[in-house]
Amino acid sequence: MSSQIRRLSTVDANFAEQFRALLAYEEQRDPHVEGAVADIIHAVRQRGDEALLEFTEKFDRVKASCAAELEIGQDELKHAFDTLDPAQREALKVAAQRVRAFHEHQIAESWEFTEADGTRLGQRVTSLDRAGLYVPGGKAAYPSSVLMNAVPAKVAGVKEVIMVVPTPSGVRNQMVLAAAHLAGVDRVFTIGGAQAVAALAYGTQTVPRVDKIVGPGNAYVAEAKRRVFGAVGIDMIAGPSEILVICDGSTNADWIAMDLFSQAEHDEMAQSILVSPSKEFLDNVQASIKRLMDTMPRATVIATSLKNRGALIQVRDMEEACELSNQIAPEHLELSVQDPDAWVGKLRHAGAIFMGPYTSESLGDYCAGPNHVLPTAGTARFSSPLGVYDFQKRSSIIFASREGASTLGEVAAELAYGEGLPAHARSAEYRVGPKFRKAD
Ligand SMILES: NC(=O)c1ccc[n+]([C@@H]2O[C@H](COP(=O)([O-])OP(=O)(O)OC[C@H]3O[C@@H](n4cnc5c(N)ncnc54)[C@H](O)[C@@H]3O)[C@@H](O)[C@H]2O)c1
Ligand SMILES: N[C@H](CO)Cc1c[nH]c[nH+]1
Ligand SMILES: [Zn+2]
Repeated sequence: MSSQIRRLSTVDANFAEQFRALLAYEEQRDPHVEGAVADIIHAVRQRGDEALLEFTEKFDRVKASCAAELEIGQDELKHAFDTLDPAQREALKVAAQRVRAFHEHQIAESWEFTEADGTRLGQRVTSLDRAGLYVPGGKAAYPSSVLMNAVPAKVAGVKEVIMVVPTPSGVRNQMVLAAAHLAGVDRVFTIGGAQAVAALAYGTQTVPRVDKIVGPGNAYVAEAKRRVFGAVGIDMIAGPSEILVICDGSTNADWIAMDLFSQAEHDEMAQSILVSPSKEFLDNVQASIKRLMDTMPRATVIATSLKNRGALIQVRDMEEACELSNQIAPEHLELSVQDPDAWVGKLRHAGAIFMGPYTSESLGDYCAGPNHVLPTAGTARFSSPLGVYDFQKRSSIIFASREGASTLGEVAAELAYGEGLPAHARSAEYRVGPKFRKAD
């Protein structure tokens, strides 16, 4: 199997151009993907279940006579959990408990304060009524993504949690179903891709419309979420996985090669990049990649990902490594250096930062506690990990006392007349009144 991966150096004359090409996410905004997704969404919106059944047969090779057949009942979820291999069940329980404990720190509470005249201002936090969780399932099964999606939704107190997951050729992954039971998911549908996102966004005769769709997926899923945003909330664009490793050259080269493989094995579109000031270390990692590639069951996916989107980049120093990282804004950033605390302050954009040589990114994928649904494709510049806050929303609370209405009313009226909006002004003025001022 090929172990090709591009080598770049920031001292090369054409580095800026090569770096731009490396970060061009053309495939994710591929016009073919955009066109296909637009057609799928339109069809599901127009024809509901009928289109959903057609696409599920076409893309996942699952033939069902009605959409209700695509729902997995609570009994089947429980059975999957009860009969799961005990070691796997225990691992799921440990992961769920750690993810829950971490996310409980994120719960936002309502707050309020009172001004001197008795006016009260505040923010009321409420949870979503119904959330849609996308759990990917095309090229791999993701029980861990069930937990990462569902646990924060439950911690936030979402009333109804609807999960979708594709089951290629009708194969239902036992661990995925068991994780759904463990996390308390309310309903599960075996649908995926853009058709599942459209069904959740607009509702069909069988799939209920949700208020927000969260969760990761491939380029079709990411594009579909982007398109339905507005009709429904979305968390972020969490597309094909990415890892950026910054290494000072002191970590075992095999460890770093395997860290790069770990994200490359998700998808041919995944991106793995290593940045180091040490040429010798980059050479060693390249040799490890070559030696280890053929030991990997998913070598074909890894090799394609590394060849098309991977890179080993030599930088002048650690300062420059941090600058490049900020430009990349990676989903996962491994700071594999002896003193990560000395550098972390310089890193402004990353979905998650893994500190020091012992913290493999894969710990975060499964059980460290923080969420593994993270912004990709440079969107960590403005997006955050999936969290309880994605399932909560805020309403402002304003209570004007009689005196407060008088004081604020005068200010509001002045501004409203200035804007040429007299109804606003008079609505405020009605409540000011000289009567009130005289009385006081
Ligand atoms: N960013 C994150 O937080 C995160 C977390 C976990 C996984 N991931 C990523 O999620 C992705 C999972 O991808 P996957 O493919 O395994 O599962 P997926 O569920 O995202 O996609 C499978 C679906 O894609 C659709 N599809 C595939 N080919 C299509 C085509 N030609 N036309 C129309 N639709 C098509 C099908 O409907 C299929 O059901 C990977 O890229 C992985 O890296 C990201
Ligand atoms: N690395 C993925 C997020 O990009 C999450 C995951 C799940 N299972 C393994 N990995
Ligand atoms: Zn992963």
